[in-house]
Amino acid sequence: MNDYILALDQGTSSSRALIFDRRGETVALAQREFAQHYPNPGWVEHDAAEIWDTELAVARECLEKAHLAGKDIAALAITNQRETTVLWDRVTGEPIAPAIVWQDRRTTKRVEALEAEGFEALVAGKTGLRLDPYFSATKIEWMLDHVPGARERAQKGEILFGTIDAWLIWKLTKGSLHATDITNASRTLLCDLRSGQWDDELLDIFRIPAGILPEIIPSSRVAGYADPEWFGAAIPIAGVAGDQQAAAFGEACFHPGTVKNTYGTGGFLLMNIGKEPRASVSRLITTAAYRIEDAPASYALEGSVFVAGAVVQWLRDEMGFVKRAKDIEPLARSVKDAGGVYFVPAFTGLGAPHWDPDARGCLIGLTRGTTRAHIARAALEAIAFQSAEVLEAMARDALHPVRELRADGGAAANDLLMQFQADITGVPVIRPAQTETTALGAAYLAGLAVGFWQNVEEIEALWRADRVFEPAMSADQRGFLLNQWTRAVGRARKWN
Ligand SMILES: Nc1ncnc2c1ncn2[C@@H]1O[C@H](COP(=O)(O)OP(=O)(O)O)[C@@H](O)[C@H]1O
Ligand SMILES: O=P(O)(O)OC[C@H](O)CO
Repeated sequence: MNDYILALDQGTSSSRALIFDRRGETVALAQREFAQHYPNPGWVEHDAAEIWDTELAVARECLEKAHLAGKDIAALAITNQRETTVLWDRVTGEPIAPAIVWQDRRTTKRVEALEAEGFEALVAGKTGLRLDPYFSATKIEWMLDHVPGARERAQKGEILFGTIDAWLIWKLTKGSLHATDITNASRTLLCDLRSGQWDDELLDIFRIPAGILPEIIPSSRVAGYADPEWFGAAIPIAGVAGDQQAAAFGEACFHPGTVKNTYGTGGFLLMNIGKEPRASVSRLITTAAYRIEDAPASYALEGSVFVAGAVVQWLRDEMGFVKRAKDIEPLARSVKDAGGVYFVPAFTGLGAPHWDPDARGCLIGLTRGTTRAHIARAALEAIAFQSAEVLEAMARDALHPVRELRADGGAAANDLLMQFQADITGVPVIRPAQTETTALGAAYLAGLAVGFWQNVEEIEALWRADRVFEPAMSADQRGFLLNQWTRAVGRARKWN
């Protein structure tokens, strides 16, 4: 009996692999960080070959740790950092250039030109997204225009494009499958959200030849098999989803109105809005949440906060405030509040709901009495303030009342942050017992496709809360702090 699912979780800062049992419990976990490259201001690159090497290594390590072999695995799941763009040679399977990461801002000018040409409404109407350098389309275009010979080779069918899911699928199947799932496709600016297919008009606007694109597949279906060379057996690849959609699935956000926030490098709030891809009226985006086999897709409203846990990383690595990310909590707790300090960590511009690629980080309210502890506390509060702005926008969309916020990701371990999040939104924040929701969500999608789990009701029954953080701040205090935050954001905007 194959009693386990192996999930590959390819994140922005590390490659991970996890094995889950039928109760959704983690049996083994392996993780490796890989190099981040910042060759120019605002640029962020990864080496796609290193991504594949580290992902394969952690998957094998995970099997070893669990004393399992490929034949014990019922299905393989893939979940990944989204939008990050890889172009590779169809024959050699080698990347033709460094992968351009979702955080990369190099195409800001091109996006402004497209806006000036009046494409914003058309693009948003079809894709549910916004014209922003965040998404894949202008990254693909940039590579085709800047890597010598790339555009000609792409026209001749020699080059393939994929987000990280497609890249891993291609590698796992040794080039027999060039496919991406609908949740990843819906992040490219090239996919019509209603039809779930690539759109010719969008391809024309972004000057992208159709021949480089992968086939779009559901998030839950046996799409192909990992070659036996990798794990000693041909394992079905049965679940694929972008990491934020996978986390929403792992948090059992199956009903319209359920919302989760994943506090990783960035912060990503997704609200399930059901089977109709309605547009946001408050500067959020609409995205595919999941599609199981041939059933209609479910959609979500999303607000992406570009810098969340990354602000803690920055205080650790660049400022030397702490040795480990978790040390930020005792440091921040050593003062009773942020002492009037506000920290807008707009290192790579601001995402939802501001969408300002030219915003830059700003620390304001400093006095002679300001200490590292105040700044640490302001950094944690900034993660919560940014998430609160998104939640407020979701409430303004008024599709569904927000009753609770399900929290996961590395920084959700921070109790001070969780409590401040509840205080500043006035909504209970619930941390689940199983916090590996991203990998788990992908595992659920894979398990559903192979009959490991029968239906979403069975999965919903597995979800358990660890702790509920109830709002405890007065409405006056909340209003004051939110107002100060808004003023601070005003100082950070349009700086570049
Ligand atoms: N206790 C903590 N308090 C605040 N931030 C934390 C804590 N632990 C980890 N982080 C932050 O969370 C992020 C890692 O979370 P993770 O979910 O693994 O991210 P990703 O999937 O984006 O790589 C890092 O940016 C780190 O700084
Ligand atoms: O790698 P993460 O967890 O920070 O997620 C990145 C997102 O998918 C980018 O859209």
